Amino acid sequence: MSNKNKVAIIFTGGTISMKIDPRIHAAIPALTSEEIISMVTNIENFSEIEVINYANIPSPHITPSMMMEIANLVKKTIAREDITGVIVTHGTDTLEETAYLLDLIIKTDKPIVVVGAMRNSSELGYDGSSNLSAALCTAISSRAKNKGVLVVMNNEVNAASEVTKTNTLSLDTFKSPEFGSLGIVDNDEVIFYRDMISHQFIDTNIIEEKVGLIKCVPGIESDILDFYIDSGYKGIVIEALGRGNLPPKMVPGVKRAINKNIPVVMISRCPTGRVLDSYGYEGGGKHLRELGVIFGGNLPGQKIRIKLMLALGLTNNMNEIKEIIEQNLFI
Ligand SMILES: NC(=O)C[C@H](N)C(=O)O
Repeated sequence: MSNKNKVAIIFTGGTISMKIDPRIHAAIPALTSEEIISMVTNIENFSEIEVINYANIPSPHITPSMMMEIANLVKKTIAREDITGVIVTHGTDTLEETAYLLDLIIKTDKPIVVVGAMRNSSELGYDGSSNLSAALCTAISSRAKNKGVLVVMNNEVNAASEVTKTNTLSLDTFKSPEFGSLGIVDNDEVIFYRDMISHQFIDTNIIEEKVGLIKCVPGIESDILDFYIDSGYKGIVIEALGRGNLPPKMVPGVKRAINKNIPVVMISRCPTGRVLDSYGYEGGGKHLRELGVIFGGNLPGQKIRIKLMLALGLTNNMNEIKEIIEQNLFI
């Protein structure tokens, strides 16, 4: 093989590695990495491939510390001189969390691409091979350099910091609802339509697993907050209402958490838009800001949770955590 590119593919599992088990009539991890690669026709004309088998598990089985192990593997591999880019295959259910974690803690100009599939290999129209081909075209492209971690599915290229899984079934489930995709893969070429203005780097390889997430609903009180506080959680994310407001009966729990040096980070349960201190009533954004609630911008709860877990891996100082979480959010 006389190819100047060498791409490492780190396999972790997910539907891209699954088949229907005839006994239970449901999809389970079954394909080897070699079987997956053999379905990508002409792959050898594009790049030399190095296979790294991390696991073959569904992504709901992936824990934050496993995400950190995957990040360490990517970091070590991408630093090698012979490697052009790294691809991580992953189940789509938690793909956005792993991709965002990689994006926050790995500093490199080389492409890192996370990819999965929505249809398993027993289904008509398995999308694993086309997604992996598009991921490969991205990983070897000089245009994909310095873009942070990218998620490539259904020929769309999205930034790990912006993308989220939006549909339980569609092949084009990965979307960046706030800003749209960065580009596309067309005829084996990556084309970017826009760039990112800023990219955040958190210099840690420690992740604090005990960070809770609460979705706000009318009538919710402080009991779930109390549970997290009493169970030794180190941080709490609240998916608040609208612009960033809470029912008043949550306020005592919020105060208790902050008094115990447990950071409370708020984002909105709305799919798009950032939170702000626009409302002055009890439990409104202004009141919460005065109590010390940290504002998490426009990220979905599951992603700001990753950022808070990493911030807590770095420091327990509330002001430093606030600075990390709110970096680039306010002018
Ligand atoms: N499409 C998928 O990969 C979904 C699967 N349940 C997983 O996340 O492992």
